Amino acid sequence: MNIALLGYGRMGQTIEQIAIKRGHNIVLKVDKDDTDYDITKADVAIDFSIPNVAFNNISNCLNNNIPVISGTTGWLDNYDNAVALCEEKKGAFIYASNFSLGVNIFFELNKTLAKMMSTLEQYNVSMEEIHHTKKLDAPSGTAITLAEGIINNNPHYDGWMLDDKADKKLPIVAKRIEDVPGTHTVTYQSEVDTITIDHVAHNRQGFALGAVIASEWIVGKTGVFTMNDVLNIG
Ligand SMILES: NC(=O)C1=CN([C@@H]2O[C@H](COP(=O)(O)OP(=O)(O)OC[C@H]3O[C@@H](n4cnc5c(N)ncnc54)[C@H](O)[C@@H]3O)[C@@H](O)[C@H]2O)C=CC1
Ligand SMILES: O=C(O)C1=N[C@H](C(=O)O)C[C@H](O)C1
Repeated sequence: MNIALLGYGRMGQTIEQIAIKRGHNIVLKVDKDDTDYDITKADVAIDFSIPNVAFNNISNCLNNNIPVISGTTGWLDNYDNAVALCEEKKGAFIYASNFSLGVNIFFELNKTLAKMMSTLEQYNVSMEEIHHTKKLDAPSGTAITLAEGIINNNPHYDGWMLDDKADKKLPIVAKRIEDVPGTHTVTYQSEVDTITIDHVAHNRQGFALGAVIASEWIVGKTGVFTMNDVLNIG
């Protein structure tokens, strides 16, 4: 498969290594100063760039009929526009806040736990995410997906709040510590005990492998998909 990398930073470079190991060709590497490139030489594009350019990168792929995978976080104000464009162009598109197989299992575990805890009013839920100091957005996309998994399954919460507390809002604390690839912890606390579930990424290989698997899966398909479709879970 011929792959275009849109964003050649930490994730773009890790994806390149894994894609080559799986027998693919990287035919295009696009980074911040590359404006004039031909996306049509790729079978699929993988966008891991920065929040304010992701939608533009995705639109360019959809306008040229190239299936596109995006892992960039912090651009979701435009997610519905990407879906509409994909439908209009009969293209193929997947966004995931986290492509790692382990985190996608963790997302399902989080929803199941949220359902189980929803009748136990003595527990308060909170979340912590820890990432490296170069991260541009907070809270992380993964933390937002986890929060949505709780809010949609527990009527005591109707939203989330970063570094603050308010009635019915799930509090999220975002910490930035050098070199941490990504740690997410969900905590249920009562006066008598604490339940926690967490996911700790040891490096970026898991995110990259999931993105390559998603790009292998999407070629030849039409529609807007999620990692649950790719992994057949949920
Ligand atoms: N969904 C997932 O599984 C994961 C998502 N991420 C997200 O992916 C994004 C990238 O993460 P990293 O690679 O760690 O960041 P990074 O900062 O190392 O790489 C981003 C790259 O995008 C480049 N860029 C800037 N403007 C561009 C443009 N117009 N077109 C193409 N590239 C451009 C930057 O120069 C940089 O090299 C972030 O939003 C991060 O939150 C990161 C890891 C996993
Ligand atoms: O910026 C990162 O590094 C990561 N970003 C994603 C997020 O915002 O959830 C996924 C992963 O946690 C690493």
